[in-house]
Amino acid sequence: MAKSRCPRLIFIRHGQTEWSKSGQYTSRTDLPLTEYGVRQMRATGRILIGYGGNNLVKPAELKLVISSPRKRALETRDLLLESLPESQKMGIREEIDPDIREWEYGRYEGLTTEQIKADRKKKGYKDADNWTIWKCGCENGEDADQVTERVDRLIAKVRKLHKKAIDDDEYCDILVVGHGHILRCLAARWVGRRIDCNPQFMLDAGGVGVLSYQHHNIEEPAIYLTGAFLVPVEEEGHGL
Ligand SMILES: O=C(COP(=O)(O)O)[C@@H](O)[C@H](O)[C@H](O)[C@H](O)COP(=O)(O)O
Repeated sequence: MAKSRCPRLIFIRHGQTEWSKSGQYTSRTDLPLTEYGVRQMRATGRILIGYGGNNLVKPAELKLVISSPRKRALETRDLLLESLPESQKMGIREEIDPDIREWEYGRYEGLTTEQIKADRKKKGYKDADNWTIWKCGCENGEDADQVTERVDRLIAKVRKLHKKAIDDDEYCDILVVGHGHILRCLAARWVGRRIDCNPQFMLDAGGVGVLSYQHHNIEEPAIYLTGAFLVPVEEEGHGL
């Protein structure tokens, strides 16, 4: 029986930006967080990581933080870790990985879903009203296959670390800081779903999700329907 908790990938969409507020598609546009976004991620960090009974992640069990290269993601990463003392941060490796940058929106950068549909209608696309990024991709940007390729590469990297942790019975939480569409793709691919069928997930700016494995088995990836961390489970020794 394993002593350590099953390895987890905890993903976080960056905090609020002006365009996440207005619903404009933001990939390469390197926006900073809004003032609220800064407060939002600072507060999220304090709730998420620490040694309090209600913290989801214990600093000593957090081995790696992988971030998108965009400013809003890097700011989010720094705010999440800000309240930890240096001695606790030392054991946490940080990496920037372009594979978790946002879906390349091409011509649709800066537009809203409604504006994209209107643009396609004007250009005579028959499917204009039924456009979805999942099925149709973006003009001059990426499609589902291209995004699948890079998300799968990131998953393979994480699985390798998780497998070693399971084999050695060690803790291995990994934080991934990214964006609205790419993280929904990550969750879908984690459980082998196709992206072009629309993963039907929602993820607000500042939103958090957890991916892990059923039965402590690397061959059984699963999406964690988190909630129990609001009041820690009895096995963790924080009984009520
Ligand atoms: O740009 C997006 C995500 O990038 P980021 O803000 O860096 O996380 C998109 O997700 C937009 O926010 C988009 O407006 C949103 O997904 C609305 O899409 P939908 O509900 O499908 O119309």
